[in-house]
Amino acid sequence: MQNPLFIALDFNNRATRRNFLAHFSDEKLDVKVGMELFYREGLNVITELKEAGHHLFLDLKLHDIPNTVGRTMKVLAEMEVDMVNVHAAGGQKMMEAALEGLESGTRPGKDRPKLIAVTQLTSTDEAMLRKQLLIDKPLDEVVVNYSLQAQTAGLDGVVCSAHEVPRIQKECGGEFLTVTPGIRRLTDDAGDQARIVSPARARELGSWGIVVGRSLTTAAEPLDVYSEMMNDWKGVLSQ
Ligand SMILES: O=C(O)c1cc(=O)[nH]c(=O)n1[C@@H]1O[C@H](COP(=O)(O)O)[C@@H](O)[C@H]1O
Repeated sequence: MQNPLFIALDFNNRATRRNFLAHFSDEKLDVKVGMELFYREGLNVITELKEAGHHLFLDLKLHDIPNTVGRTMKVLAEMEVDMVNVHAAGGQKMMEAALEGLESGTRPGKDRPKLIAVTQLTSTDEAMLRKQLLIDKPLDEVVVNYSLQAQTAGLDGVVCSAHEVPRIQKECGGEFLTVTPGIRRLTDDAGDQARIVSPARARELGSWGIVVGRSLTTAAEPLDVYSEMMNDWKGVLSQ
């Protein structure tokens, strides 16, 4: 995967998910399966998407005691997806256990799925951080702190908003992966996202990969919007 634009397949049933993907014909995509679709379809959706040749980010955001997360990661590794994630708020020991579990479940000769940690959700803003989570530090400082902990635990990168990418790269280096949801075209509704940018702005800020959900999943012509956002992400000038 190189600078992926992950399509968040946030659907609640197989038929809708298949109808959506039919717009893309045989194109090999970078797709994200989150809780909604995985809890509905289970292993079947993983098998089907892999057989179709898509790269797969299984976004289950594990957050539990280290033993539970480690054991669960072993199971996820056996699904042979490309990327999985945890919540950094679970702590460094939990992240280390996640990595160990993932390594122990990776079959010989296969690549270990990349492991990234969610720092602060892109739906969180600084007011929520202060008032609800009782964290007084600036949001980008909190995100950088989580990123450093994830890096120390041996993870491949983090999920954050594109706004925080320059600071994370400064502290963790350019090789550390930054996957950034909260992506919108200028004309799109932000919905529940608090920290949003356009694909082009995410590129300028240095995001390694972006995640796009509703801009595509609710579009009448998903392929057209995908092409537009992909061009924006890759920096292709519009005619
Ligand atoms: O881990 C994620 O993918 C994630 C982390 C985060 O901080 N914010 C976030 O929006 N996401 C996911 O990214 C997708 C964003 O969807 P849209 O807001 O519809 O583009 C959803 O599937 C979210 O679950």
